[in-house]
Amino acid sequence: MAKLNFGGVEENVVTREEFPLEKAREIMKDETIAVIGYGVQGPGQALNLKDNGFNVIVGQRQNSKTWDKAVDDGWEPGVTLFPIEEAVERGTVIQYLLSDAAQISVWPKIKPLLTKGKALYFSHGFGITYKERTGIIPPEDVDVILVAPKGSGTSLRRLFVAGKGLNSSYAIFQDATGRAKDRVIALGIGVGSGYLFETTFKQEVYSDLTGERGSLMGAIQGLFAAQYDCLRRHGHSPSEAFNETVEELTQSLMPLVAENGMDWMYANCSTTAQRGALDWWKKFRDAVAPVFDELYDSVAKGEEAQRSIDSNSQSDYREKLDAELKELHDSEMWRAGRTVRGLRPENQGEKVG
Ligand SMILES: NC(=O)c1ccc[n+]([C@@H]2O[C@H](COP(=O)([O-])OP(=O)(O)OC[C@H]3O[C@@H](n4cnc5c(N)ncnc54)[C@H](O)[C@@H]3O)[C@@H](O)[C@H]2O)c1
Ligand SMILES: CC(C)(O)[C@@H](O)C(=O)O
Ligand SMILES: [Mg+2]
Ligand SMILES: [Mg+2]
Repeated sequence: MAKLNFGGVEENVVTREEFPLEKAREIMKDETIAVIGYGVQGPGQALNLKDNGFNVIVGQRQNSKTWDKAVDDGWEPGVTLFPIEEAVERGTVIQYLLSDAAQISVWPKIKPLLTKGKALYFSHGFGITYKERTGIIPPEDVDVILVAPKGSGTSLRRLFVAGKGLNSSYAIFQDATGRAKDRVIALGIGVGSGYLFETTFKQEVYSDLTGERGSLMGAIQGLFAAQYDCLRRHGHSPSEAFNETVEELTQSLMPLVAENGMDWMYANCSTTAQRGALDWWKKFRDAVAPVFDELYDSVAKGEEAQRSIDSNSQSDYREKLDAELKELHDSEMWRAGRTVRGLRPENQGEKVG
């Protein structure tokens, strides 16, 4: 465990140099890792673990699209791919990667199969933190651990294949065997994390729910929509509005921020842009700060979790979700975006519109 200084605050982190893959494999050599669920995180984690030399099986509902996807990815029915309960019985580590709502409904079938000494692994603090709402209360004689990749399962796999890594947080809720720490770090390295930082189940779910509703997804779409609409109301063309709102950000400026930070990006734009951005960023911060407080409060009270549980348990959940996603898909901004993306030199010749 290394102590690193993050902007003046010391934190514990685990790096690959300090905890190499060989050590992780040695710790897990007698374990069978059962990855339950093959949606978005399931494939990323299962394939990375397998390619890293761990003993992995997949548990998935039969007669489902994702069972077929698992077969297409090389998991063999009866050998490395099983119905959920059979995989839980066979596994010594149970990576519970069903959707958060499905984790609740399937839990009564899983719990009796979690025999002494097994490890129950989550990639989200949701089920445990909101246990009064989810009913997920693990037996006392199993380890309960978390590795939460900070990004999509799709990126986890893509970065792994490209020889890179996605950062993950890790936490221990229950150490029944005395091996929880070794297990969680070995698994965190095994799923392809770039480095691991320490958290708790509660801090993970509070920050994750805030982040995805906030600057990662909800707030950024709100910000894009507000600026795009403002430019359009003032007579700017869709291509001008889209380029000035989204395309320049994702193609030009954010890669610079990713490499060197916002400070460096600011320092490398025109003095005119610097003056304006320095004048305006605090106004935007102050305008949205109350919304973030409202959001965090809603997360902390469990209201966001309850809303997710309630909406996911409706029988027409999928149709309603698809309709809301379609509204985004059909909006002028994202239709304009499809044309703009199609015009990127590397995409020329592909169907656009
Ligand atoms: N999606 C991500 O990239 C991401 C990132 C970090 C953490 N997480 C966390 O990882 C976990 C898995 O998320 P996900 O997005 O991969 O899940 P998902 O929504 O893709 O669903 C995963 C699986 O659940 C199965 N499933 C759904 N309903 C079921 C039911 N009633 N019975 C049995 N199986 C059912 C589906 O077949 C699918 O294989 C969650 O805790 C999530 O918060 C996800
Ligand atoms: C990929 C995200 C947004 O980070 C994850 O938290 C999720 O819930 O899908
Ligand atoms: Mg999330
Ligand atoms: Mg997240």
